[in-house]
Amino acid sequence: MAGNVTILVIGRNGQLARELAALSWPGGVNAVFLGRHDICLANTLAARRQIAALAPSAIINTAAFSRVDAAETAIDACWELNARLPAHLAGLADSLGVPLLHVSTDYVFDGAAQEPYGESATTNPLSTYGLAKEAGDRAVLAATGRVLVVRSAWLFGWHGDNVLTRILARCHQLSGAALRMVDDQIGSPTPAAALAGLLQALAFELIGGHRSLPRLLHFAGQPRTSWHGFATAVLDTWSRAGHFAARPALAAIPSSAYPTAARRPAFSVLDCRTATALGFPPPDWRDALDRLARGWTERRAA
Ligand SMILES: NC(=O)C1=CN([C@@H]2O[C@H](COP(=O)(O)OP(=O)(O)OC[C@H]3O[C@@H](n4cnc5c(N)ncnc54)[C@H](OP(=O)(O)O)[C@@H]3O)[C@@H](O)[C@H]2O)C=CC1
Ligand SMILES: Cc1cn([C@H]2C[C@H](O)[C@@H](COP(=O)(O)OP(=O)(O)O[C@H]3O[C@@H](C)C(=O)[C@@H](O)[C@H]3O)O2)c(=O)[nH]c1=O
Repeated sequence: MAGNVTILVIGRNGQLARELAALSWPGGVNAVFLGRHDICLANTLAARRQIAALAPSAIINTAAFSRVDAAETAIDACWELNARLPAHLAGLADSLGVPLLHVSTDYVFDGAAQEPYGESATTNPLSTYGLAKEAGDRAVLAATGRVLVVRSAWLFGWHGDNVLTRILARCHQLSGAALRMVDDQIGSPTPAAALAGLLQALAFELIGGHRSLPRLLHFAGQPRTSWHGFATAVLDTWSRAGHFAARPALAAIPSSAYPTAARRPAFSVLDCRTATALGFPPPDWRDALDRLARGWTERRAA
């Protein structure tokens, strides 16, 4: 990348923001991360001045209210972060003449489909989180500037509270009982590091402007599986890596046996053919699990 370039990432300590920070950034590229204590996004005027002063060449928005069940009661906070903030950022990026990359979710779909959801599939969220994210997507896509909404799913990795860390935490609380995981929700687990790599590559492409990109892109891991299928792979991989003295037992249960505040789609596999055609094929999440298992104890202790 020629010259000095600043890529502004909204978010600092979140799962995806930390994966973006861990990437290797080419010389001349300055990645700046602004978390909730670094910028007051609700103060639109001050936020605009602060962002303009950084003169970014692209903005990547990773900020979100991502606690799906908590969103059912924290409705205002969820809408503020997932719907109003992206709308505001899209307007701001447009006024600065820079591209905005925004991240969205498979939970914008209702799960009634039999085939993977492509970018043109109809959305119909079942939860407050999904509804607010869908509104955010629509606002960003309606903006006049250069925007790219990347929908992904079931992120996991080193950092924060994610589906992998939740499963491992549960394993330590079982005291001999089986880990119960629903097997009637099917989706696309995605290594957060792979999504971070994609966002970096897309940011460079948008800045370079050498080829036209879609405004909405699906990117998720493969193969499809259930939460129970994912947990099985986690336990297998962690056992092989020697992390368990005894492999915890695992039981498949229906969603009805695991009541949650938010409804989740029964099927939310994303069709990633557009991303593949652009040179970004879906990562195999089983390979990522292997890599994570090998370095887990050292990295999590660090
Ligand atoms: N997790 C998943 O499985 C999936 C996530 N996504 C989407 O990916 C994106 C990143 O998710 P992920 O990294 O997992 O989410 P996290 O919950 O790990 O991170 C959320 C980010 O939002 C920021 N944030 C939270 N509250 C505020 C606030 N009040 N003001 C400003 N910033 C705030 C946090 O800031 P700070 O850095 O200060 O903590 C943090 O960086 C989101 O858009 C999410 O919807 C899509 C599919 C799956
Ligand atoms: C922790 C746990 C969950 N479950 C069930 C509950 C639920 O139906 C399903 C998923 O649970 P979780 O709450 O861990 O995952 P959830 O927060 O729904 O994950 C989602 O997060 C948001 C941010 C996204 O955008 C989605 O792509 C997706 O990754 O698994 C079990 O059956 N057993 C368990 O031990």
